[in-house]
Formats: sequence, C-alpha cells, structure tokens
Amino acid sequence: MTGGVVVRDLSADLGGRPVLSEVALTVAPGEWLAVIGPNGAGKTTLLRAMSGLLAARGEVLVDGTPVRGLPPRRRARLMAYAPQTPVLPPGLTVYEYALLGRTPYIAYLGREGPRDREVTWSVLERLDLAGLAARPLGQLSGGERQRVVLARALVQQAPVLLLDEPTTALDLGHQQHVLELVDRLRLADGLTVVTTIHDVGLAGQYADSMLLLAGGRPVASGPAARVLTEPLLSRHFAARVAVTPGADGRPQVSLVRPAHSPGPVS
Ligand SMILES: Nc1ncnc2c1ncn2[C@@H]1O[C@H](COP(=O)(O)OP(=O)(O)OP(=O)(O)O)[C@@H](O)[C@H]1O
Repeated sequence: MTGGVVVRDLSADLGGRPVLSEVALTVAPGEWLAVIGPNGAGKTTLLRAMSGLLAARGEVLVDGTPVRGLPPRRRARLMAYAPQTPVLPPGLTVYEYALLGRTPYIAYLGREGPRDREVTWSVLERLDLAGLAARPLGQLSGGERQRVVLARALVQQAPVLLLDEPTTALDLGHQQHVLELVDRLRLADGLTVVTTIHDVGLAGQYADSMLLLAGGRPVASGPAARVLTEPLLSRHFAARVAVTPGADGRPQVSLVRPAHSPGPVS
C-alpha cells in the first residue's frame, strides 16, 4: 500500500513569528490522523506546510519522497489538500470546480478525457452533489461549498488526503455522511487521511491516532485514548470536559457546565 507520511522537524513562521515548531508525525498507509488543538494552535498552518503551500523548514515525505520540493503537478498526485476557507470563483459551476482536481492528470493546454469526467461525476454522486453540478459556486450554501471543496480534493485521487476542518459548516447528517465516506475511501482505496477537526469527540471516533497541538508545538500524540484525556483537554482547551469510554472502547468527550452555572431556563 502507498501513502505513508513522515513529517520531521516541520517549523514555519507567519508575520515574522514562529507559529509551528518542530512538528514530527508518522501516518502509516491507509491510516487516519486527526490533528486537534485550540484556536490558533497551528493546525491549518501544519496542513498548509505539509501540502507545500506554505514555506516551511523540515521534511515531509510520502513513501520516502520529499514532497515539498516537487513540481506542483507531481506533488498534487501524491497529496490532495482541501482547505477550510478557499476562495471559490463564484461563476464556476460545481462540476467545473470539481474537475479542477484532475489538473495534475491533464496535459498542459490539453482537455479532460472520459476518465477525468467519469471520476468527477462519481465523486459528485458520492458527495450528494450531482444534483448541483450545473450550479455556480456563488449560489451555494456554506455546507454545499464545503462538500464541493472536498469533492475537488477527492477527484484528485492522491493517496494522501489533507482535510482542514471538513465538517465545520455541515449539518449533523452531512457531517456523518462525509466522515463515513472518507472512512470508506480509506478502507477501500487505502487512502491516508490527515485532518484537522474541532469536534474532538468526533475526531476520536474516526481517527486511528491523534496529534494535539498547542502554541504550534506537539504536546501529545497516539491513540485517541491517550490524547483525549480530561487533564490534557482541560489544560489545553481551558474547558471542563468529561471523558468516558464509549461502547466501542473509544473515548467519548462531553462538555461539563461549571457548578455555578444557572440551571435550566423554565
Ligand atoms: N497570515 C498570517 N500572518 C500572521 N499570523 C498568522 C497568519 N495566519 C495565521 N497566523 C497565526 O498563526 C497561528 C496559527 O494559526 P492557524 O490558522 O494555523 O491555527 P489553527 O490551529 O488552525 O486555528 P483555528 O482553530 O482557529 O482554525 C495563529 O496565532 C494565527 O493568528
């Protein structure tokens, strides 16, 4: 299986300030790593640095190949990145935008072929977007836009998928649908997934392993049960939480109201 990711000593500065410091991680082919951390911890910066969109120091290897020095087309065949808030050209249709994921496979100044159209349609169908294929991006809801961005990344058919907050704008049903779909692709096609995700409980249900970032540095990593602990979550998120083992043994995280909170509104 392909798609093993190794990151060594990855550091990046933004606005003259270090925002990512010496991050190391390993994801085996076909595994799912969830990157969690409080606002501003450096999660997006980590994915952008891994994808090569942001200048950084350190190494990112996919199956032993350093990806950050590769020409964009070759890099895009190894790693697909779905950003959290991309700029979407409002006049482009959903289909045209998703088809852009095929760019690394289409010859320069060439046109897409039947295989490119077939892959694009199949992803749109799997993401419940086929009915919106002809809709301009400027006329979509936030959740529809988010699924379109994911569609473009899946259409790219890279062995490594980097997803920045893929579920934030989605309703409950679509959150589940998208995460289940990513999980099925991972199991069926051996995709390696690295995702940032704010809902740490949800992250713990899907990921094989987790990385907790705080202040741009890794502070805990490993299986969900090692990272989703009450001491770590309360310290780094400044939140009161309860962590209990779920039916499948994975930790369930819930917020606990402080004792002085007013009772229910009557
Ligand atoms: N263009 C920029 N210039 C300067 N600082 C930046 C820039 N973009 C982000 N930062 C800073 O870098 C740090 C890390 O930001 P990043 O977006 O990676 O955090 P995050 O963990 O993804 O946060 P969130 O959970 O809020 O999305 C933050 O302190 C942020 O203010």
